[in-house]
Amino acid sequence: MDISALFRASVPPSFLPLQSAPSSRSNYITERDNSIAIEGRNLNFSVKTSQGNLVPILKDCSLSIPSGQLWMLLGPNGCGKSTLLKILAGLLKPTSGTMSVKRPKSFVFQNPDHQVVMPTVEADVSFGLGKLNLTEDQVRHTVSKALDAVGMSAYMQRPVQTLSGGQKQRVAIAGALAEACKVLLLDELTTFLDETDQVGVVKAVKNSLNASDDVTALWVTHRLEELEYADGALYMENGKVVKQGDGSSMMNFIKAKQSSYISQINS
Ligand SMILES: Nc1ncnc2c1ncn2[C@@H]1O[C@H](COP(=O)(O)OP(=O)(O)OP(=O)(O)O)[C@@H](O)[C@H]1O
Repeated sequence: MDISALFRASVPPSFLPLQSAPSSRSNYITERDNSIAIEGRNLNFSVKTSQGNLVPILKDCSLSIPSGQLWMLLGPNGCGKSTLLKILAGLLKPTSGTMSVKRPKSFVFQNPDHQVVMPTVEADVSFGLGKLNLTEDQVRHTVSKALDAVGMSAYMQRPVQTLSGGQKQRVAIAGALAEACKVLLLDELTTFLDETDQVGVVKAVKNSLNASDDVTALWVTHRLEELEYADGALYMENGKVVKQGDGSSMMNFIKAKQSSYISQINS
């Protein structure tokens, strides 16, 4: 993992992943099928509590996401969405299972203040480009193209502390795009944002996928209305994906689940 990815993605201290090396059943396959950007099969993950007990979090979790699309990951609180995302990002190691995620991949956190780390927008977006031996002009061009993709090119010289939460999220996404990332893993980006910023960020992700070559995004969310922007969605329950499909069929599936839950508690 490169330094900028570490900056943008660190493992929360509450997690105590198993320290043992992945078992022989764990394989890390790269780009097996070019039309699939993210694939996981029978992923399992457990954590050790402070009392030393093993708690299974992911249980034979499988998923498959086509390249170049925006997919959403939904499910009730605590079903394992963030854990799955961190496993796909390589921040946590599955205890067993196989996975394949196109590279470079980038993880963007829900708290906008945790990922925009440099004093200005331009400096932040160019942060990860140092390793690429680009000329100043090439860096400026790459940064400007990435900011353009997220609708932030007018903010190039702005100090980051003057940006709204949604603008910071978009700068973080531009940083990932500037590094030519192929997979964006986005963890509840709209949680801390007001309604205008929420829509701005999801639209920016959608536009950036349209403007970029073959970038895929997986977006964890609780907001059903965001499904409108998705090419597809996954629904998790109790540590595994129980259904995946296109945005509108998944919207119907989740609404039906919610109605049946409401009928149950009212009966
Ligand atoms: N260190 C830990 N020890 C015990 N349980 C843990 C630990 N870390 C996470 N968990 C549990 O793992 C489960 C999945 O957590 P995760 O954050 O992946 O869920 P989530 O679907 O993203 O939840 P939310 O929608 O609330 O953000 C939760 O029940 C959580 O309490």
